[in-house]
Amino acid sequence: MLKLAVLISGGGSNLQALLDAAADPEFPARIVCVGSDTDAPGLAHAEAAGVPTFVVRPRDYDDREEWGQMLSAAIQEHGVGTGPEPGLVVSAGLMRILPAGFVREFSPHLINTHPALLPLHPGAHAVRDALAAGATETGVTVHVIDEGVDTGPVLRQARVEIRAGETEEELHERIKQLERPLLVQTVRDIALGELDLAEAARAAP
Ligand SMILES: Nc1nc2c(c(=O)[nH]1)N[C@@H](CN(C=O)c1ccc(C(=O)N[C@@H](CCC(=O)O)C(=O)O)cc1)CN2
Ligand SMILES: NCC(=O)N[C@@H]1O[C@H](COP(=O)([O-])[O-])[C@@H](O)[C@H]1O
Repeated sequence: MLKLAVLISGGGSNLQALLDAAADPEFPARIVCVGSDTDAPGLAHAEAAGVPTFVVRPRDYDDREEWGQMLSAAIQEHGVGTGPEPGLVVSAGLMRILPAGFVREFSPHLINTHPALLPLHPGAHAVRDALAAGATETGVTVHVIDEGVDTGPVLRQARVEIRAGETEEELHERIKQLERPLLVQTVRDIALGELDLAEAARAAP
């Protein structure tokens, strides 16, 4: 059974999709903790499911590396990143760049979901950027996190057309309709060994 630590910063609809999937005893992964860099509304989803939560605020630390060390400690307290089985850290709406020390500690057992077709539109405002670029399609990417920002090996992608005149919020919700099942399927594939993260990392250019 793959142990998951899920990291969020917002509403947590992707987290809820993982919680719903993990409620099925046949699902090959279980969420052992949910963490955030802020008092994210999505933490309520974990609390409702009886999953332990924690908040590690960047402003409480001198720099990003120290924040990352504390975030790592909180995750390892729940058995992810320790022992013979590394588990998996899933960034599902974490809106904070993880420092190099954290990435070295967990990657490639550290993935992120991003609302664009990377390498297009990296960063914190992908949906807005795709609209501003006049793109006719966009989508979602699940990738391994590396020390760059949205530069890690791509694991899965799904595409969605952009409709004329739609708002950022409308488009983002349509992206999420693809993103939630894609993330669940990707975690399932990793848990079942059908997707090898170490191999994906080795194959990266
Ligand atoms: N080392 C990495 N950390 C993270 C990655 C990554 O690819 N490498 N992905 C992010 C998630 N993300 C895009 O998918 C992302 C989130 C946030 C930012 C960003 O610029 N954050 C700023 C703060 C922005 C704000 O407060 O509005 C920051 O951290 O200074 C870029 C990309 C998860 N972590
Ligand atoms: N660059 C990072 C980024 O934009 N991540 C995005 O935040 C959203 C969180 O939604 P949720 O809180 O409803 O799961 C998701 O769409 C995720 O791809």
